[in-house]
Amino acid sequence: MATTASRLKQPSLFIDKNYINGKWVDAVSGRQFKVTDPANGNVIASGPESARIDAEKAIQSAAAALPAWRSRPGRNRGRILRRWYELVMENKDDLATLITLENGKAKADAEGEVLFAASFLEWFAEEAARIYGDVIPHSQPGFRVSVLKEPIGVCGLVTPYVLINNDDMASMYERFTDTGIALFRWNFPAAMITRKLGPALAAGCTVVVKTAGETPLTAHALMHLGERAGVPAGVINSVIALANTAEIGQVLCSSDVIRKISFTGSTRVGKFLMQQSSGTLKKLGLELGGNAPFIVFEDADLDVAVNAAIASKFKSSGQTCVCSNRIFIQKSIYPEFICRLKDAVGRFHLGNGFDEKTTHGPLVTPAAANRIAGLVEDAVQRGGQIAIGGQRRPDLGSNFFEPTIITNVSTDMRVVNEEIFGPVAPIFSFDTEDQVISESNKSDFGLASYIFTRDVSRANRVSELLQFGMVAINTGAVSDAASPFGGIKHSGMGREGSKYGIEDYLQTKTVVTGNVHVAHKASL
Ligand SMILES: O=CCCC(=O)O
Repeated sequence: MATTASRLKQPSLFIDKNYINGKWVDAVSGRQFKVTDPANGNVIASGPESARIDAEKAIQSAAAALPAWRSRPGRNRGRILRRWYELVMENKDDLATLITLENGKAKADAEGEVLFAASFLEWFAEEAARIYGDVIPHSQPGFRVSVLKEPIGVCGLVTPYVLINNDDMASMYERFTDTGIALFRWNFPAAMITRKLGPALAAGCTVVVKTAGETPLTAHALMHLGERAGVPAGVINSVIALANTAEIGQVLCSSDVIRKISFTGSTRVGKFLMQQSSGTLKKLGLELGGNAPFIVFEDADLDVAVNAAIASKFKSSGQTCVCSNRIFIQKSIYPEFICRLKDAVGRFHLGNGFDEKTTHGPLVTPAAANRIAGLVEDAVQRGGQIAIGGQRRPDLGSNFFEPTIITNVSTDMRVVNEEIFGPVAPIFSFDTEDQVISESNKSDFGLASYIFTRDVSRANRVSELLQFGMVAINTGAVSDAASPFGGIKHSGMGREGSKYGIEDYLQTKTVVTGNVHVAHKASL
């Protein structure tokens, strides 16, 4: 696809193949699928439609590369990750172009994602040399317990499947396999990859990546930069697929060679992968769906709260797992908050991500826009009032939906009970702290949550009572390379980023040594 490559300063970053044992290869079957631009449906590339045989080759390659990679000193692996970080920064414009092309988000947003993605390589470059074990006094004299931290082995990193929360909804998606895995375009084509690859490689693991078939170009450009940074052949392997995604997932989960699966996507698919992994008792890192409460108390700084609502609700047009899903405003400030939020949303510019004026791009597929329209219609039928937005924008393209605020919200609405994954803000009013905590916790999900107040005691109290893996106080940004990211309850297990992120790629070995020394002489 010359036209896509020609949009890049470094056309070699455009790659439409699998990456196995240091070589860019087609699927064994030679089959391909189309990659399209969500802003206009234009075909921008093709991708190899991989199958079991391709995944098996990738697993073998990762297994063969493991002994040499894990034996390198952490400092050596860290230097390669550091060089990779530098190359990502040097090529940030091309990477952002690829993100906007295949994901649709506004170019400025895509540039922000590249920096975010790079930050994980930088962070884990620094962590690689600091994988500490422990020495523990034994209960018996003359013995010693040493605790070694070792790489867990070959890991399967799976980043594509997004948001199917109930069976009825599944049929609304364009592609739905008979194994129950719905495929969807991925929302962070760069950052989801480095958030997993950074700690895996730092720990000494080798990997097979199954990236989103809808957004393979960014992932492969990143891997090409990794290759240039010195990542040896076989340490990273990537197989992509669209129709065969479920087959690849099944091969990875049932493989005895793969010892850990890290997956970011919907709760439904996460549970499914967990079942598939049970036969081989893999370690699992699951970053699943959310239903984030965003709570604004009457003593909050309203400017801070409104700006945070814009960031946390409408980032990537609402298509992130930490986007606020249920917005709770204390009664006395409700009208003022709605007025300010409406004013800010009214200034958004919806359009093609490459248009400089664009603040918000399309949704990932026409099916996603259909689904959002269905959620809004359901809310209106149940008494919700549209304060702004509420419509599809066919004049812009079939994937566009207006940023929307809904008031007069009730707990029976789909927007309240499902992860929205689109630019729709349902807003409740509440009376008391106890009431809002209880309402917020009425969800199976437990990923991100947000609180706005100037009262430090209240902030501490409420953050302890909220049943979520992450609580953001007076900010709409919960993600950072230094901060452990992950959920509780049906939002998953394990943490990414931070010192905890590398722990997920390590296993603990106990070494008990006898006859360490002759017992101390009393005279010493
Ligand atoms: O969509 C999942 C990740 C979102 C984020 O880290 O901000």
